[in-house]
Amino acid sequence: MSRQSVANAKRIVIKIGSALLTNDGAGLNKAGIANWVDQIAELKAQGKEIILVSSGSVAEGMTRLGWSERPTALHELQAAAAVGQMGLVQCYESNFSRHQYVTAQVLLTHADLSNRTRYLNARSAITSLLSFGVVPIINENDTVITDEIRFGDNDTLGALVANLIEADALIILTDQDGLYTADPRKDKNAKLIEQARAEDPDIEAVAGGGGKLGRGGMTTKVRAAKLAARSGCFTVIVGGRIENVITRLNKDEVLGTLLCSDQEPMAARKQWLAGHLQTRGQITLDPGAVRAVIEQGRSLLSVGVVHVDGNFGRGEVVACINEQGQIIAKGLINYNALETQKIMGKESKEILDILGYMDEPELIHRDNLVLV
Ligand SMILES: Nc1ncnc2c1ncn2[C@@H]1O[C@H](COP(=O)(O)OP(=O)(O)O)[C@@H](O)[C@H]1O
Ligand SMILES: N[C@@H](CCC(=O)OP(=O)(O)O)C(=O)O
Repeated sequence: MSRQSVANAKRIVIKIGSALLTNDGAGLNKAGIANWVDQIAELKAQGKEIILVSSGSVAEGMTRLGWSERPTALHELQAAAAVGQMGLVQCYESNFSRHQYVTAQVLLTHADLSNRTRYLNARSAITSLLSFGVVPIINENDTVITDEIRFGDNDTLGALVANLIEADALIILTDQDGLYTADPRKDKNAKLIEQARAEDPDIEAVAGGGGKLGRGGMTTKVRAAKLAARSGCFTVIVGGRIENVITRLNKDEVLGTLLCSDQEPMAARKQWLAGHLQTRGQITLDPGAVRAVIEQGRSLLSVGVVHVDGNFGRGEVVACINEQGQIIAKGLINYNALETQKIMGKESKEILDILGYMDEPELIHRDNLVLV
């Protein structure tokens, strides 16, 4: 198995955990943030797209509010997160502006990624930010969530963001140098695992829980690698305190633990789409559109649709059938049933005039289309 290459990765999600960000509980690790930002700026200068998933809001909020113990009551955690998020983004913003990079704050909840419409909205918002050269800084929207619906740890959030925008690599920076054969806090003989398959059940068995500041420990990091692999993204779990860790990884130096994904990016993503979704309606394609989708792997455009059935919303899954009634594909549609009816048979350039707005020129983007 060859080491998957950070040097070749174009779109990278970097997750920075609480254990690193909070100076062992004494406020934000501002020197650390400045240093990681300097390294990220080097990658940006090479044309890479970087998305940061950063923890630290609750810990920073606790410092700002003068609390020494992490609260357990939900409303106190929510308050701490709201206060601390300000400090967190301020710190990233001022550091990235030293390099003339603009940042954006993106707060996500579980519902944003499980509901198809919100999923597509989050996806287009984040990819637009990337196209403008902006660095999105993502955290869970702790202020509006309850225990039952939270990600809780940011490892899971990082992996779902990697799936969402089809990142090539997920780098998880933490307080240990990588995944060890046992928790190094408890076992001095633990050895660093350099490489494994993300799906390997043995690595889940060695991963333990987290320290007092972090949430999920290695358990959620290993699970995150498995989730990321669904869309063909590989993961590196690595020590954020290792000197120049990000730029060295970017030169493909062997650091931390690499958890490889076995699958081709698009194959994995389509597999995920195919496995997870139920159709909410169907659209009939003319023979030209059927050929474009099946033989040329193209996106589906409104001009090739002749009939619409069902009452689906934007971002829901529809079946694409040919004029003989056979299902040929399914995918996430960018317009709801009513809108699709209005724009079917029309060219993409007419969508704006017909609907008064245009979200995407494609009815179903080829990345969101699986052949059946
Ligand atoms: N097999 C393992 N290898 C390395 N660290 C482990 C392992 N099992 C458990 N851990 C613990 O996981 C912690 C990192 O997770 P966590 O505290 O959640 O950090 P973060 O805030 O960066 O997500 C380490 O400090 C370590 O004690
Ligand atoms: N959303 C929370 C982060 C949760 C958390 O600590 O996650 P992790 O860094 O994975 O241990 C915060 O900003 O405090």
